[in-house]
Amino acid sequence: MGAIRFDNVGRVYGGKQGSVEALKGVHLDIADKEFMAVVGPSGCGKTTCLRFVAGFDQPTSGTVSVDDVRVTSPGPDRAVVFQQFALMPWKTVRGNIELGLRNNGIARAERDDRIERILALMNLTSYADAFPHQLSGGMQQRVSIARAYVLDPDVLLMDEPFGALDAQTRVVMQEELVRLARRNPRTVMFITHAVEEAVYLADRVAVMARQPGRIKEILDIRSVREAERWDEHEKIEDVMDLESFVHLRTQIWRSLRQEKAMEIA
Ligand SMILES: Nc1ncnc2c1ncn2[C@@H]1O[C@H](COP(=O)(O)OP(=O)(O)OP(=O)(O)O)[C@@H](O)[C@H]1O
Repeated sequence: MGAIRFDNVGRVYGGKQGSVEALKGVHLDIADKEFMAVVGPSGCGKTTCLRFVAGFDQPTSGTVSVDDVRVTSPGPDRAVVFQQFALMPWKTVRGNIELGLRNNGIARAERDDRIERILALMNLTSYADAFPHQLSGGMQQRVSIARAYVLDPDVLLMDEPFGALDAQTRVVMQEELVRLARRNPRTVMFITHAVEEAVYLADRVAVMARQPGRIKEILDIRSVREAERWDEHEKIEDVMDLESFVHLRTQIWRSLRQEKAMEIA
């Protein structure tokens, strides 16, 4: 459950200076429980694509579907994690995590049970009664991820979730997300500007180009990760040192650099 399909998707924005073709002919299949990272230059339409899957916006041509059902509005099968943590400042960690469960009509006993489990899984149990302002950025983002995961969505949509974190916290969160995603797999669409992050986390990486926004190429990371046993390394830096990792990272960098060069030319 949770297979995403972009079928010949386009998006045109109308404006005072005429219309802008933000996306054109986007075809993308993300399999059930696959972790797909999306990278590309600023303005290539990454967020627009994610908003379609979330049901916040609609393509002007083509269709976006989840499990063969066209997406026309948000739904409990899809949860979104943004760069800005968007926690309710007047609610505790527990209260923030509980909110979505309440909105989905989950009964009290089950709510409590699910909250306890996700707090433990995300190492948040001792912070359950803290308020967001008492937490570091990394902790706040951990709460945002817990809030999304607790809903048990088929699809997790993440838009630069670690973009606002400092470099060390970001690494810790990447390692945690890998652990979570391997233990509790979901279909994930993960937007990032950080190429290493994409290679470390994803099963496949989609590289986008701009003007108009489109998918330029898709790289398979999982086959290399499995063949080279990346998951046996606990620390991200040990994976990043591997020749197979460096090779994939360089390949994506080259692809992105070509885009930049065409932009400047
Ligand atoms: N509401 C809107 N009205 C007009 N143009 C828009 C609107 N939203 C997005 N765009 C345009 O669509 C294009 C794609 O935007 P989008 O935010 O999806 O790109 P992005 O790849 O996520 O960029 P970034 O990496 O900078 O976040 C851009 O040219 C942007 O200016």
